[in-house]
This record gives sequence, C-alpha cells and structure tokens, in this order.
Amino acid sequence: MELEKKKAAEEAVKWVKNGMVLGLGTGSTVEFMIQALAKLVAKGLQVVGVPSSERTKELAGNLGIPLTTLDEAGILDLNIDGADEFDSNFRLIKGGGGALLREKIIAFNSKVNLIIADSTKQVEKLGKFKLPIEVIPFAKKGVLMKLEHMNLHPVLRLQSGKPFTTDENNLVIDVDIFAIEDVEALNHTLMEIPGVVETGLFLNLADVILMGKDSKVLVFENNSVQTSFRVHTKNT
Ligand SMILES: O=C(CO)[C@H](O)[C@H](O)COP(=O)(O)O
Repeated sequence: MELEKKKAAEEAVKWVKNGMVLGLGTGSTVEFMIQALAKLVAKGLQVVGVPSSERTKELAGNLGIPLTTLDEAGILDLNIDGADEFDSNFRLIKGGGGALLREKIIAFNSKVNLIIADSTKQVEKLGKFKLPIEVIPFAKKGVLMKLEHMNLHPVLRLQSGKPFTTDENNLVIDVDIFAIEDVEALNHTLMEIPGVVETGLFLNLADVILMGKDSKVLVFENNSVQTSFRVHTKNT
C-alpha cells in the first residue's frame, strides 16, 4: 500500500502550479505528497501552504515549504488531502489521524479538493472504517449516551491510555455507521447534537480522487454531485 500512496502523492503534485496557495492535508499519504512538493519547492516552485494539523505544519516547515494561515490565505487554490474511505459518490470518511475539523475547514475553503489514496480506501459502502466525530470535552458524556442510544457503538478514542485530544483540544469519538444507509441524514442528525463540533463525513467536497492501484494511478473526477466516476488510467 505504501507504493500506491506514493504513486498517488507524486501524481498529485503535478496539479500544483506556480503561485498557488495550497491546503496541506494530514496523514501518511499526504506525507509522501509533502516530500514530493518540497523537492519542487527546492527547485524553485513558488507556493504557500496552509497546514491542516500541527503534524503537517512541522513536516512541511522542516522541509522548507513556505506556510501561512487560513486567515491570511483566504480561499485556497488547491487542497490535497488523504482519506480513510471513499465511495463511488465521492463521499469520504476522514479523521483517522484526528485532524478532521481543520481538514474540513480547509476543504470547504478550497476551490479544488484533490484526494489521494491507496486502493484499500475505495469501498462500495462507507463504514468499515469507524467514523470519527470531534466533540467538545464538556459534552463528552452526553454525546456518548446519545450515540449509544442511536446504536452507533461509540468508542472514545484513546492515545497511550488517555483520551486523544485534537489540535483544537477536543475529543474524538469513533462510531460504527456500517448499518446506516442514509449518511447525509446521519450527518445532519450528528451535527445537531450539542457538543459535536464536526464529523469525519466529507460529503460534496471531493472534486478529484487520485487512487494508487499497483504501479498505476486511477483518476476519478467528480463532474457533478452524486454522479458515478469517470475513470482514466495513467501509467506513472
Ligand atoms: O483524515 C485523515 C487524517 O485526519 C487522513 O487523511 C486519513 O486518516 C488517511 O490517512 P493515511 O493517508 O495515513 O491513510
């Protein structure tokens, strides 16, 4: 899978043009992209990036990619991010790395959202991967009870035995949505629970998905909302 991630990441930087303001996602696939981007920057490409996490900020900064904030940047030209799952309607589950809130804010503020993924991320039905939900600590107990009541089998995410905290100092609760048919309605319901800040369901946001498949990269373009894929195969 590492090769597929790297292939997709290397294809993604071909979308970057001189002068662009870029959203920089989070995760191992994005890290391959940041390494490829840093090489182009070292050769003279002029871009500025808005990192979606402290982890990405550190890596991109260390590799010499000029960075700014979303406040400074405004609307971004191109956002490149990974995904934990995607389906044929370009709906994503994200947040495996816990950066879903900033990632979704960046995606919403970007002209084009390019998703890079290995082939294990393509699913017929969303939900084998648990859906992350970012929650304000004060609301933890009530949100857990509500999610339990909704039969979503919530689990508070832990790290080294302690509650995992996001870059925005919130908690993450992972839920099982595999039995859910209408994820749009689910997302709406989840967002109405007081204390829920954001969910890892990225709906109507992905424009293009570059999926590494063996030594190739498949390009899925979302020309209109909720249409099936147009697929081109590129040998890279
Ligand atoms: O949403 C994310 C982080 O919050 C990542 O994009 C997602 O977890 C995929 O990660 P990876 O590229 O390591 O498989």
